[in-house]
Amino acid sequence: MLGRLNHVGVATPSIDDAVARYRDVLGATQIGEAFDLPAQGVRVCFVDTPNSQIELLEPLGPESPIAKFLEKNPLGGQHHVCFEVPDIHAAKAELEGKGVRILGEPRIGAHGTPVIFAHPRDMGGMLTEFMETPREGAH
Ligand SMILES: CC[C@@H](C(=O)O)C(=O)SCCNC(=O)CCNC(=O)[C@H](O)C(C)(C)COP(=O)(O)OP(=O)(O)OC[C@H]1O[C@@H](n2cnc3c(N)ncnc32)[C@H](O)[C@@H]1OP(=O)(O)O
Ligand SMILES: [Co+2]
Repeated sequence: MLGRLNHVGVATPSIDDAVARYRDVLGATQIGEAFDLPAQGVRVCFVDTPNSQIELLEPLGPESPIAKFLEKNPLGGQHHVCFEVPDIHAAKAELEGKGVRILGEPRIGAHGTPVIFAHPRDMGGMLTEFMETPREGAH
């Protein structure tokens, strides 16, 4: 089931400040445009690294999962990891069959393919996202 690490989600109170840090401190050169994903309650910006991506996440409102995370971690920080899977429904069924709680139904994520989240309590304390691998040429 486990595919490549697609991204590490990083919560931040300010995408603008976080982008400046990745660009000016770490020398990132491949930084996408920030965009809103209201269905997930987040504003998103991807920073490319040589082998993966950092997904910067800012809350769109007080109901956002990122807002609650920032209440506990005001500076922000690592929020989740995301692994690719070939088939999201098969991955959900397999995980649930192994006793892992999946948070809701598959939803379209930032790469335009369906994503699910596994509860951190069932994943050794790490919120874990699974996304269906984008088809060749898409995103
Ligand atoms: C951009 C779109 C998409 C993509 O395509 O990539 C995204 O990545 S969207 C990212 C934001 N969306 C989500 O996180 C959706 C899934 N998250 C949730 O359903 C909830 O945030 C949560 C994980 C169930 C937590 O719910 P919450 O209401 O905040 O409950 P608690 O604060 O009570 O937490 C319960 C329990 O879980 C621990 N926790 C919470 N967040 C994390 C985290 N990011 N990493 C690790 N652990 C986390 C929290 O500490 C509690 O633990 P206990 O104290 O042991 O009960
Ligand atoms: Co993500």
